Amino acid sequence: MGAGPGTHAHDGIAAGDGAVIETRGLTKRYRGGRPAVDRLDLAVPAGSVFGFLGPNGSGKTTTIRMLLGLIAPTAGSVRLLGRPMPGAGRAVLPEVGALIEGPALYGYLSGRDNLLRYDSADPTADPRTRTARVAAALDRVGLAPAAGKKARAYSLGMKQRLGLASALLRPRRLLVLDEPTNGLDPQGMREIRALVRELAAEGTTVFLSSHLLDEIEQVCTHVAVMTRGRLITQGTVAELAAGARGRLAVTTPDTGEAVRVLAGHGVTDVSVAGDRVSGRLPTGDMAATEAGTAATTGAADTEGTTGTAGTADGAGAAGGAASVDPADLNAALVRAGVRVRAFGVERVSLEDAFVALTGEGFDVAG
Ligand SMILES: Nc1ncnc2c1ncn2[C@@H]1O[C@H](COP(=O)(O)OP(=O)(O)OP(=O)(O)O)[C@@H](O)[C@H]1O
Repeated sequence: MGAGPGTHAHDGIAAGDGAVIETRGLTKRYRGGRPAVDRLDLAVPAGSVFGFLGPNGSGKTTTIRMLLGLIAPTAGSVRLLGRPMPGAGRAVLPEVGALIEGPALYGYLSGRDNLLRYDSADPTADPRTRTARVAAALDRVGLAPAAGKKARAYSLGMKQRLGLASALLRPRRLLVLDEPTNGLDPQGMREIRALVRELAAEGTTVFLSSHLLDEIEQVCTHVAVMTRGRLITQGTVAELAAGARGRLAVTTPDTGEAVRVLAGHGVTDVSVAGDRVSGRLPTGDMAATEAGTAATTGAADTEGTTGTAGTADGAGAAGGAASVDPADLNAALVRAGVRVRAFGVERVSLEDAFVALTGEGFDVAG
């Protein structure tokens, strides 16, 4: 969608089938309270840029800590790169780069020395290539010119990039990034997002948490949506948007008749502005209400304004209103003598999809 990486196959989420991260019934209950993470079934396909979306406090960080074996689940299981965690941590974690809750940095050391020190603490890292790998990682995140500066003089964005560099000291199969753009200015956000796209294009699976819908829309191929510890849905970004109702726009000199025909075919919220009639397409309810079933929808084209609406098979499986093929609406308009100058279905934003899914607003500005 939009600037999202379109080169990735829209592979659905088949649990266990090439999943780089897989959780079953993953639950964390801190002392006393309701579960911070509640029976989470997550399946992150290899090669995806997987957005883990949810408002603050929805359980994202807690989940990530369990994925990496940093805290023990109350119940359920985690497989990382196909191996059980935390048991296989020693074998698996060297292939996983992680950035959680801001990197731990030594302010009195330079950026370069921080990375040298970090790498030295890794018994599986090759000391002979250390200097070169550190230089490459600094270069990668654009910190080479500031490599000799003390870390305490770094801006927040530079610290964040240094943290990313530490995750990039060796090739990784998986990167786990907890709110990687949190606290950054727009330029810093753009840089991190560009880097994520670049890494993904090289074949690294990226799992990143965010409370920013537009961020997920810009960089992710897949998304899982969390609220209050529960997973609401997961699937490709396109599928999620396709499950929400699209808006239809018809340009015609015969607006009155067009309104009548469209309303008669189930289009709701019809409005007229000049020679443009728009309204909400009737589609099935959201594709999925339970984890994992979003992937049952077929490929859906929601790009641009002229594509057909995502009338994917199974989209109406959850019940609710029947979906309508926009082609039939166009035919009905023409049959009724409405002269159609332009006819299109606007793409649905992830925000629309989220609101449709949860019935809640979402603080897109963070
Ligand atoms: N160590 C802890 N002890 C007790 N409760 C905790 C602890 N860590 C998190 N929680 C609670 O668990 C819930 C989920 O928090 P978590 O940090 O996982 O959410 P999040 O989605 O990552 O949000 P944020 O972006 O604000 O970190 C919250 O209600 C939080 O208060």
